Amino acid sequence: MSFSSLVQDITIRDAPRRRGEASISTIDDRASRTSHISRAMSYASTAATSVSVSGDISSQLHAGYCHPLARSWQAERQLTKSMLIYPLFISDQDDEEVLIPSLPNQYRRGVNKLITFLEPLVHKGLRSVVLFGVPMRPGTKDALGTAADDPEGPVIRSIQLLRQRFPHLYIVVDVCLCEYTSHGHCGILRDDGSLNNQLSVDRISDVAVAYARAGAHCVAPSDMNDGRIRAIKLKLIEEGIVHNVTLMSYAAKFSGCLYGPFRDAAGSAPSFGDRKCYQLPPGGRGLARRAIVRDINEGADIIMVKPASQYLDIISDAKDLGKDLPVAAYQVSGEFAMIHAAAKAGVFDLKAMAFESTEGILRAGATIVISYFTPEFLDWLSD
Ligand SMILES: NCc1[nH]cc(CCC(=O)O)c1CC(=O)O
Ligand SMILES: [Zn+2]
Ligand SMILES: [Zn+2]
Repeated sequence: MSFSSLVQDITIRDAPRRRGEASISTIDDRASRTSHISRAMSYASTAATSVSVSGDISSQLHAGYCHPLARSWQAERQLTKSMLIYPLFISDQDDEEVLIPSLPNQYRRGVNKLITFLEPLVHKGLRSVVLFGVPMRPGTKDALGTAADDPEGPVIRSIQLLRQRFPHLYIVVDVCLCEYTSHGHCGILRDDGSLNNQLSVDRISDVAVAYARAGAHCVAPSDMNDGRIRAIKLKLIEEGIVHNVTLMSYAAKFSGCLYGPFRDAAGSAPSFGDRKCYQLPPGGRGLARRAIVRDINEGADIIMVKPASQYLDIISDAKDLGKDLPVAAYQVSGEFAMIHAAAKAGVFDLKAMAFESTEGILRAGATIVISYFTPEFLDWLSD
């Protein structure tokens, strides 16, 4: 390789690493060219020295993988469209289509707005959605979360509509009561404000069965009440529909500050207290491992970890404990909003970070990613 072609090679390889530099030919800065040339000269002399002096090849680690394709082969698994599940907020106002202020580019939509929104995404390769119902009508919420399985409610009607219009779309439905209870907690309360486990699990398994009967391919209880995986599995067996339904457990769901935009979107913030008695403490790796093992033993078909990027060790534990189960990770509303905010502040490029964060999640062991970036990924993965 001639010296000038080496200079050319190094300058071109380095150029795209700098944000805002379109290509080397647009750079006017002479100083930058000179520094590339002097670096190239020092690379050239180092290379010559190491070959002639030692011939030691054991320290040459990155050198052989400079090509983008060779770099991509370093990953055990790479993001594909079929790994993505896109969260949708479905309002009981059928014609509503409202931007959620704290969740960039995400809307709350009524049933009548779903098809036109989803049609182009399905054509781009969208394979799966997860539905969250959002009752907006005053007077809909009560202590038992009665509206959760209302046959005329937005979730059940959406399941039926989507099954009919998009036969290849895999429909996951989040199962919880917090969107539907007057107190905003994920179950039924005792007089002292704590969750009544038996009543909550009974009610939640009824709701899961109602969604499954309506045609959901997958039910995903996010309430975190102890024993709900077993209760749902048993009820699905009893009803004779267990062979039609995947049970995805939010097995390791941590309480923390990353669900804020979701609670805005779904109107599901608790009216008093917090969820610390039923969601995991952020430091609780052992408790998460026990919850994962428990839910596998209770009949979960897929294990989910949530949030994702702050809990990569837990994703890795889930992969380890559930070797033969698919592991899902939910990159939650707060993670998504944070990436958007940082990109807006110029910290990094949005697309680059969307990929980098997802790559971390896959590297940790997930094979399913629930992500608000799904529409963008469908474009980016087509480029
Ligand atoms: N139990 C409902 C539920 N299901 C998924 C999320 C969070 C999803 C997100 O933040 O994107 C929540 C919120 C919560 O537990 O408070
Ligand atoms: Zn179509
Ligand atoms: Zn809930």
